[in-house]
Amino acid sequence: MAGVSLLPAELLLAKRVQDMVINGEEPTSLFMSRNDTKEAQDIPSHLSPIPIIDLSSFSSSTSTSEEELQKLKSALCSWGCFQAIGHGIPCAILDKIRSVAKEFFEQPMEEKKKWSKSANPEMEGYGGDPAPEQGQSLNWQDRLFLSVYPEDMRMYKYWPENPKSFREVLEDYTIKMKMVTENVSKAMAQSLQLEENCFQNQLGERATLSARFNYYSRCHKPQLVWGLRPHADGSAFTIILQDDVEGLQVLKEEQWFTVPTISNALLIILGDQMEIMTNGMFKSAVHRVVTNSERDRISVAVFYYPEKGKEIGPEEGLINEERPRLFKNLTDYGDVHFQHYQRGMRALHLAKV
Ligand SMILES: O=C(O)CCC(=O)C(=O)O
Ligand SMILES: [Fe+2]
Repeated sequence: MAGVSLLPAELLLAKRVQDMVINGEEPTSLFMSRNDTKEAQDIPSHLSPIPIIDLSSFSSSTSTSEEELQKLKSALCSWGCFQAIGHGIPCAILDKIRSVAKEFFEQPMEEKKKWSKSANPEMEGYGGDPAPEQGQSLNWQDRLFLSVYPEDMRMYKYWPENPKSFREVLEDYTIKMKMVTENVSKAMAQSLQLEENCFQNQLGERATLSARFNYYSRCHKPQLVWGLRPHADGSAFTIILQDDVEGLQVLKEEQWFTVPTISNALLIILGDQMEIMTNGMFKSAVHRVVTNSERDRISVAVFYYPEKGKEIGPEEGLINEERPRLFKNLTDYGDVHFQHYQRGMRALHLAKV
């Protein structure tokens, strides 16, 4: 946006959106970039046909029906996302992670600040998005970002000690998320008639998981302010747990579909690296979060990335005469993805041959 100047990073990091709301402050121009006039219409959640897929039908003990595999493939080719049910995670565990997230953000600022990220552009810890580049607006959001897997990559200095059960609950949730990444990666491979471990092999034994707890405070100017600006993730895929407040929207054929909140579902959303590995068969879904003036919203996003330094590229089985290779092999795509996100751009074109 022309004419918008940025505050120094320290000032931005010192000021949390949640505090602004509590103090009755209005969003400043730094937060305002939403302008829907030229844009496609939003589709409300009750009219959003985002596919719902029962992952229990892909468990290794039963033979998966062709129909289920087709349904998964079609969801990922056309939407780049689906709502996963039957994922094997007890509701109590989903409720626990939502509840420690809520308790964490509802604490006084002095407590939360103990876990603040130290310096821009450091990612881990409590704070806002790293200050974006000149001209990019800020998200109406606070977050807590933590590496959770492999275990030796955890930086416990950023893991809250309050609420008391936070660490234990996140450790349990990580184990469950690891299981979901394995099951989903296998099912995706099968749906494309590939060897079931192919994506996991590409991502490496030390493929990483990081958890981002997002807190979107209510906002008096929802028509002007993004909870999270439109973007595609740089991950292979991301697993999103929502609470009961809507806000997440997915782009398909120039329409923004609101993702329904289903209490026991996990939204699996593909990132650019899965589009690359499937040679463009599966789509990385562009998504955004809108704000509302009534209620605060919390989500927990777990990002599944390749191991640092591991080369990934299109599966050989998906390259042929009709579908020539669309993408190069590359390493650490997440870094270039992030630099582009900071400038309000996508990076996927850089991966094209
Ligand atoms: O809050 C959400 O539902 C989505 C979060 C998201 O897209 C992200 O953290 O990348
Ligand atoms: Fe995202």
